[in-house]
Amino acid sequence: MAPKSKKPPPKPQPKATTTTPNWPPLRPLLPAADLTLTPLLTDQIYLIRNFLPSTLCKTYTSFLASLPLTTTPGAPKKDEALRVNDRFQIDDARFAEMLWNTTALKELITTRFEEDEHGYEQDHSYGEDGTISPALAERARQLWGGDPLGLNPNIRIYRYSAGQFFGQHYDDTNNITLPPPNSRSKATPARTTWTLLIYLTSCTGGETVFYPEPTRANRNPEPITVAPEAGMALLHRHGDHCMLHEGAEVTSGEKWVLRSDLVVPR
Ligand SMILES: O=C(O)CCC(=O)C(=O)O
Ligand SMILES: [Fe+2]
Repeated sequence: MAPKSKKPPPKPQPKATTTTPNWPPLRPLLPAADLTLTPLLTDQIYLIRNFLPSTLCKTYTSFLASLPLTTTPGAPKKDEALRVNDRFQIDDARFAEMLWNTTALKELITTRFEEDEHGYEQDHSYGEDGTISPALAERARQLWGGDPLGLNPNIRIYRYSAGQFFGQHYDDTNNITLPPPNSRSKATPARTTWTLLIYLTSCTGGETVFYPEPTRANRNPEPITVAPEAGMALLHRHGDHCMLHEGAEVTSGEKWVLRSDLVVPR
């Protein structure tokens, strides 16, 4: 019998050494009081218009264009959506923290998620001291899949030029570990429950399109289409209850997106 050929030992892989970007400050911003988290489809898709003002979006896109973006290969791995865009990915817990705390996101998600466009909350009341009522806290847990802790440090930047797109897919929940905020605290086991997309430009085409499941009552539901708008944030539920969605082909201009996820305790 021929001797088994011995595989050479694996070569040590060089460690990825992408340095964290020197993100421009998140200024100017609109105060949370001027913004609303608006349901597009209750329990599934929410929008925050003017989440980042257009001046800040311009600062960001010119900064992001200086990062080493790589074009994703056209041939996806098994179970992966066909996507063609230029991307940059970095684990940056400090930036994720900054996006959560210095913008209106934390306040909108934790206390102002059931307001209508006039700022009136719908069913629940706040406690007398301004804290949220137990009913509202319970509704928040139900909606977000737990008590929101912050954003996924896994920050992804996408640039789609004309002809580029992200094919139909579902987004998965991921188990992550949030690093300790200081040397005296511990890391927190967490999981992602909602996708956060922040559009930094408007463009032609490039809509994020959601496909509702057909039901007996409606066998052919209309897709829900979101046209990118500079500075608008979109949140959609992911994991087991994720809707099938895609990033449609950009036909002119450039679509820039910053992606992270909402994170809850695991
Ligand atoms: O770019 C888009 O509109 C969609 C992006 C997306 O689906 C994703 O990041 O998972
Ligand atoms: Fe997605």
